[in-house]
Amino acid sequence: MSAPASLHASPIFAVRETAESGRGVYATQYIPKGTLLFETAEIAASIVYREYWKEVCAQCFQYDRGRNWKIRNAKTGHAFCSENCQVIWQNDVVTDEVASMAIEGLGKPRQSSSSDHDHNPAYDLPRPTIPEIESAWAAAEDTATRIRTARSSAKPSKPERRLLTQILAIPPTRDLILYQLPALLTIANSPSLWADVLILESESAPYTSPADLELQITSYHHLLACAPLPLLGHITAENLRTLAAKSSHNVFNIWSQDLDDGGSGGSECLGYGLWTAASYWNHSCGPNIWKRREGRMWKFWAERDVAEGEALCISYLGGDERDMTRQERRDKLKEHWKFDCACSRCQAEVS
Ligand SMILES: C[S@@+](CC[C@H](N)C(=O)[O-])C[C@H]1O[C@@H](n2cnc3c(N)ncnc32)[C@H](O)[C@@H]1O
Repeated sequence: MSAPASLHASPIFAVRETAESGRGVYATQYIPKGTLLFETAEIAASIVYREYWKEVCAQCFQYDRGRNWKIRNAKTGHAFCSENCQVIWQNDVVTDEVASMAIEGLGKPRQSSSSDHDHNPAYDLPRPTIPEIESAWAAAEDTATRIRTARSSAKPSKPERRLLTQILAIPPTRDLILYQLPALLTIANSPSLWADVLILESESAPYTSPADLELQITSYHHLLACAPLPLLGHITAENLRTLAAKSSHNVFNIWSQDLDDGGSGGSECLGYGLWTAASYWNHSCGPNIWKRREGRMWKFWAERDVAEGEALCISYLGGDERDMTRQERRDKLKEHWKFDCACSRCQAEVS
């Protein structure tokens, strides 16, 4: 059964198919409370929201109560908490070069605009259906083909240059593009990590509103128009749609204080990331696994003694499940993750 190799390697748990929750993680032996079960730092794509770049280390995501980090990458503007983090980040020269080129292509942030992820009334409309999604992406392909032709020609014609100018004049959603860019680099440079993305659970209708779908298509055209040429072949509707479908239920938010760690009050969401091997823990309203992010690393511990054969589950509600009624928990899980919770606590409470 498919799951990343690092998960299959564990002697104390195994990933198995469940009756009601897709794949899940199960204890293959008794696990004492406090055992560190798993850790992973492998990220297929991540974004620190642009507004936090000065305050969040681009490498380890460290955040110090809003203080600006002094060490900067002159080309991209990313900030680092230490020279060591800067060196690790910049060692991947391709990433550095490509990121700076694409960021230059994106232009300066719009001064007047609020954050890309601020509330926008257009986002309150109903989620696009699968036929609407198919037809929007099919309609986007004609423009995409024309952009590809313009980018590939050694001497673009006047209409081709005009097309590129028009596309780049549409304000892009910088945070979305800056999430898609590392995913494209994963596709280009780490095929095995992208293979792990492909086996994650998918959401067939991942766009939260018609405006969200439109922004994804704008980003597709924008990336085609400004990304470095070696990446062009990877910028396909299929890859961007896969990224959206896989990210929908699998990303972890990057909080200023980790919620499982008692920091729920006043914690800010600084961005999010797709840690592929961390995406196999199902939710339980009575979790037995406790998680915390340490830098780029997600770590998972046993919160109590666990018997052999028990399902190993985290809480998607970040500790809030303790104060919520069964109905409140189920409503929140349905609203945010679109599933009917099948956990043992919900089943026990109904009976
Ligand atoms: C991060 S994935 C967890 C791994 C997933 N089960 C798989 O097969 O890849 C989250 C998804 O797992 C399923 N899931 C997790 N916890 C669940 C639960 N308590 N009840 C029902 N489905 C659950 C939902 O479909 C949810 O969108």
